[in-house]
Amino acid sequence: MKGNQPFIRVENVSKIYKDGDVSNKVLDNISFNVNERELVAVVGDSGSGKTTLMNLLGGLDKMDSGKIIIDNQEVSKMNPNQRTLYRRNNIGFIFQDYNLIQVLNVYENIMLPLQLSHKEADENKIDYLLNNLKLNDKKYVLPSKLSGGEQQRVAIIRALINEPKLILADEPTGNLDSKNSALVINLIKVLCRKMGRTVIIVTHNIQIAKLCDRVICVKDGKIIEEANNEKK
Ligand SMILES: Nc1ncnc2c1ncn2[C@@H]1O[C@H](COP(=O)(O)OP(=O)(O)OP(=O)(O)O)[C@@H](O)[C@H]1O
Repeated sequence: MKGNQPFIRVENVSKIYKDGDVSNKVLDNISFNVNERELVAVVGDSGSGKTTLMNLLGGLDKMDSGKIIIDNQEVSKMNPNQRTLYRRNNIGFIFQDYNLIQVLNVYENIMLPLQLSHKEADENKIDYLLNNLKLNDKKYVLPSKLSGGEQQRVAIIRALINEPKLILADEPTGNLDSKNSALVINLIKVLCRKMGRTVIIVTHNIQIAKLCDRVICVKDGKIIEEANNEKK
């Protein structure tokens, strides 16, 4: 929390996709808050609007009405250039299909966010994270030579390296088996707790949702339920 303000405030947000005369209200007047350092799961059926919500939080897309305020910055007011800068400096993304650059090795992939924001690399920190995520012998290997679990662990380091305050993970375990899924989620959880990050994870997997502090359930573009899990 900043003073008594929640870290994220989503207020009456709506998003409509238009295709000719047909309009599809994908998010319908959604409101919720997230506190600093909270780990929140967003669950819901396919097509319920989860990715759309993540794209708005990450400044990848623009809403039709409502407000999103993150760490006292009103994302909903920003123009595309401001949103790009905001994204680079404040958000770490983790995607289902890892989104690693195939022609760059592990180290070069991890360096990308730092290069984009013109920051120096902390080699000790990179090695610490590679060791922690059991990737120390993969530092100069190309993504095509890594397993899915290893690629996702590289993507986690890439998301964290810039020290973003907010991590947005969209189905981060969608392509992994249950053993690797639990490993990846626990790593996100432990690292983010240690580094004091706020995390929002979209998942279909109820076991993963149970590992988070709170679950927000979306149906047909509305929040139908919010539940707190026991702190673990
Ligand atoms: N760029 C777009 N243009 C038009 N319609 C879109 C666009 N992106 C998403 N939609 C529609 O918005 C709705 C919500 O999509 P969204 O991807 O947010 O759902 P989701 O809950 O993340 O689904 P899933 O779990 O399958 O990934 C769907 O009906 C989808 O077809």
